[in-house]
Amino acid sequence: MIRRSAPKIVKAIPPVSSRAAVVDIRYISNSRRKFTTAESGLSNARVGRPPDTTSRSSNIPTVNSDGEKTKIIWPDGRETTFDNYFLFDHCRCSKCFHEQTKQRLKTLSEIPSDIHPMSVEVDKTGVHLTWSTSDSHKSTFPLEFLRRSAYDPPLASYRDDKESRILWNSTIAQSPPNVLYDEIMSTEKEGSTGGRAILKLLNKIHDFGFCFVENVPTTGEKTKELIEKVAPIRNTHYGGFWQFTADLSHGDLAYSNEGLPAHTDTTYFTDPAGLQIFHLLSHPSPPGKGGTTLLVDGFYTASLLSTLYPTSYSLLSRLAIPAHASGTEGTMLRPPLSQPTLRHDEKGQLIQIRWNNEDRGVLGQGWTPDEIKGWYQAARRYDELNRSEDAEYWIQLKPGTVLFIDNWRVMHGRSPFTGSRTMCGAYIGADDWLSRRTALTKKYEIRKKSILDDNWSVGW
Ligand SMILES: C[N+](C)(C)CCCC[C@H](N)C(=O)O
Ligand SMILES: O=C(O)CCC(=O)C(=O)O
Repeated sequence: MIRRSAPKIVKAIPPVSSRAAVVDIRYISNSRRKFTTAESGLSNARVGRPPDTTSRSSNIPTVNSDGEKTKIIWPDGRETTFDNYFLFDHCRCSKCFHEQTKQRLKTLSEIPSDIHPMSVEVDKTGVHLTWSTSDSHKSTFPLEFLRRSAYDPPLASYRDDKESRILWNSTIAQSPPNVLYDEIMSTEKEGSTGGRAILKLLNKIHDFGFCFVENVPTTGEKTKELIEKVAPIRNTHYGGFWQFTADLSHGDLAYSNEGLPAHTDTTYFTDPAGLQIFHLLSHPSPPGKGGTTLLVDGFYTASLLSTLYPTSYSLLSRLAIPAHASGTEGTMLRPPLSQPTLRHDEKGQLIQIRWNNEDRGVLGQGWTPDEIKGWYQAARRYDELNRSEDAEYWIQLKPGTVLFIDNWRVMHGRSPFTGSRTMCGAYIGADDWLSRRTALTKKYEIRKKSILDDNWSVGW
């Protein structure tokens, strides 16, 4: 059943842990200020420009180093401190960092435990340190790197475009994200924008959690070609590119004509598939009926859960759920480490949901009786939100429209069906599509001019 209501896209929610705004440091002076530590080196020598009002207006920070730490006093008055060991370990000079492979060349054992700067210079290009090593090793750290990597305290949550998502509910039906097949398949050599179109697709998938590709030739071969243009197909026990129908050729309900509630796939993998791609090749109806596709934005419903039932949100974020795939001869998938339904990154931002009731294993190993009760209450609440008219987006797929889904965020399902129905598609690994998106962004669209050059923009 397709439901329509007034167009309303829920605004992106800020990350769970919102942090200070980015420090905006403008440079007006070309002078390089030279500071030296006291001769003794290890004394608590204070190094740096004496604090004065004129220096503040120069927009170049003051730097003080001692035997263990280097403190930066930013023009806006905020202070961040780095362990000298951290700075030396992150040197990106040609002796410490391979220019082409972007890999670290120095081992930890090669860093003296009492490493500290013998002299410090600061200018608009960064902080220049001469170290206490026998070869007076020199390092330069762009100010942007120091602002972004600051940890004591952190200066900014680099919430750039890639972290702002657009949460949606059933009203997305009014304007679902889509791109055109021909745009994507046009090749670079014709000077066309194939790469840009792939980036547009990946940006839409990132922002919305799914995207349609329209006007795709209705064959498995052309569908596979499209998918491989975007990123490598991930091989699993279902194969690489798959075509399936209700023949139970695999011991899974997807290979039946049963309805499937909103779920994410491969929760039984340590690393669940990143993208799931579907292309309905055929389902003659009449006589066939049903087989309508359901999409639910799991991040949207998680944001509702967090607001309405914070205790339930934290239980689903903490209690690990076993999952398994045991229905096919010779396949007994059960990851060694179970994971919770809601997973967050180091900044506390929700980055993955794992929600699959059919594949859920035996709960409670190591849980308390209260946690068992609490988890069921939390799961029922989340389930209710996912099954709400507000959250469910039903769409009748048709041959020619390919659906790309971020399987770490958006759940999919289907209504039961009759008749002969053939669906094809594939999985793409999470790291693979995110890498592709980052590389294409770098190539086509520095979303905001960063002063970090190649060596400093990798490894975050
Ligand atoms: C997509 N394809 C039909 C190949 C497999 C479907 C697997 C469904 C499984 N219950 C899961 O959630 O991973
Ligand atoms: O057949 C469909 O429309 C979806 C099947 C499904 O949910 C899956 O393959 O995970």
